[in-house]
Amino acid sequence: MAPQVVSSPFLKPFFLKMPLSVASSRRQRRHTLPASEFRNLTPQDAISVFEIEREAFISVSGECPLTLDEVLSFLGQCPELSMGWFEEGQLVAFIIGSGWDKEKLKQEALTTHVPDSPTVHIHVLSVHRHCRQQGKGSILLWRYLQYLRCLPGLRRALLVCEEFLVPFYQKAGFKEKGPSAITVAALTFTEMEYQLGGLAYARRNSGC
Ligand SMILES: CC(=O)SCCNC(=O)CCNC(=O)[C@H](O)C(C)(C)COP(=O)(O)OP(=O)(O)OC[C@H]1O[C@@H](n2cnc3c(N)ncnc32)[C@H](O)[C@@H]1OP(=O)(O)O
Repeated sequence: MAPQVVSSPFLKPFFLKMPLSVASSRRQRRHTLPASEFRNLTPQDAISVFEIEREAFISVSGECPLTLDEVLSFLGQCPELSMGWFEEGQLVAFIIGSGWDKEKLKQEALTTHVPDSPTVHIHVLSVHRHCRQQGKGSILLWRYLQYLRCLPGLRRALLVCEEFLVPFYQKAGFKEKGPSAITVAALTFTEMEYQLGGLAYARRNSGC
């Protein structure tokens, strides 16, 4: 997959290419929503985000990574660190991140955005239940990490996940940093780190 050319600091919507035959028949229809679109989220997307998140987490662990108020807060403070995947205008998967300035994530990172920091804390990646196990989570994560490479000043991404998801993030290029200091109710987590690069010449040649 070729890296997507995006401009910083905000992500302009971009669309997946479709076969010409499909594209031309779609062009004839008026008022058609894009088949597939990736863009930064806004506070207006918070309800759709929270619906997916609630289904994904509450039924499984009883806890959501972010409350609706926290979703609204992060999408208000740092929309450029989020990404949504929309199909026909419907949100099917999303990532919400915020800035962090310490070596490891701490409990306060769950509710904090530190502006102009070199680290992105990925709070949550979630895929709509009807769309899981189709590669969407991996594709969105890959696009998000490529996009982060183009944002100036960012050096790495951190997240915490439960043990069973460590292989999923390792496949995406994350390295295990060990047990996290963060706990939520009885849940414990592993901290994962992804180096975004940072060499100026690499950025110049990456299509950013
Ligand atoms: C920082 C965080 O947000 S951690 C929490 C992550 N989010 C969630 O747990 C919410 C509910 N789950 C989801 O939204 C999705 O299942 C995600 C984000 C975990 C994965 O996205 P998907 O689109 O389903 O995954 P995708 O199809 O790209 O990749 C499949 C791989 O994911 C891994 N995977 C996905 N779900 C699970 C799971 N519940 N347990 C173990 N592995 C899993 C497997 O390695 C699988 O590989 P396989 O097909 O070889 O078995």
